[in-house]
Amino acid sequence: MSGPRPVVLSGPSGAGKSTLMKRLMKDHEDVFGFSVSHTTRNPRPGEEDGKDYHFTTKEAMQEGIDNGEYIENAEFSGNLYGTSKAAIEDVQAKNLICILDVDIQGVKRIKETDLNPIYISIQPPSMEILEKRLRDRQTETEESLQKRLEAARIDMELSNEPGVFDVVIINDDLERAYEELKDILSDDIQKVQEAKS
Ligand SMILES: Nc1ncnc2c1ncn2[C@@H]1O[C@H](COP(=O)(O)OP(=O)(O)OP(=O)(O)O)[C@@H](O)[C@H]1O
Ligand SMILES: Nc1nc2c(ncn2[C@@H]2O[C@H](COP(=O)(O)O)[C@@H](O)[C@H]2O)c(=O)[nH]1
Repeated sequence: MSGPRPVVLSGPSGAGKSTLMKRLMKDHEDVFGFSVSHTTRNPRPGEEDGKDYHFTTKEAMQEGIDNGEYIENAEFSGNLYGTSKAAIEDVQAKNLICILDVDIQGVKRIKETDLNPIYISIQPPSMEILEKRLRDRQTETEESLQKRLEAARIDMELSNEPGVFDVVIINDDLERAYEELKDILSDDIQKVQEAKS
């Protein structure tokens, strides 16, 4: 795969990946492109098909997986999620830094490919704060919330293993976490901006 080095953002559901990523993309127009994943979960209010996700069915997604259309896929909280090869190629064709938002299973699978991204884990300051953020977001049923908290416990353990992530950012204060993320990517951002000027 070619173009600027991709960025994988991972970490528990509710840790703040989308919040940080959306801000990064808004502040750096024409630098980043989001790898739009496929999922079988239902859209949340405000989510757009083709922009936030490609919302699909289990059957259609399984067919794509069987046909080798995905670089990785995983089951998370009872739904399928996956990164298609096309999603990454779309971004790389524009010479943008491709950002992938995937769970820890996705991280492990991407490590088996030749994508060679920077791996960044976004972690919450504590389980209690994570639970509060997820509850306040009002996107989950009690059942899906509990599944996400269980997955979060596993994620928080695995992300501390040496060598899994290049950087772990604790998203306590949003401003500080955002500055840290920007700093980590500043050389890559500059390279893309220079190539475009
Ligand atoms: N530093 C922070 N302080 C307080 N609230 C935050 C902070 N960062 C994010 N939030 C809030 O926490 C909630 C979860 O954030 P977000 O949706 O970005 O998480 P996520 O990691 O992308 O979750 P998912 O993996 O489920 O998509 C949102 O309501 C967001 O506004
Ligand atoms: N392995 C993959 N994980 C993905 C992908 N797209 C998103 N995700 C992860 O799923 C959970 C839940 O997301 P949500 O939007 O339902 O809250 C979260 O951890 C994401 O990082 C993917 O393509 N592959």
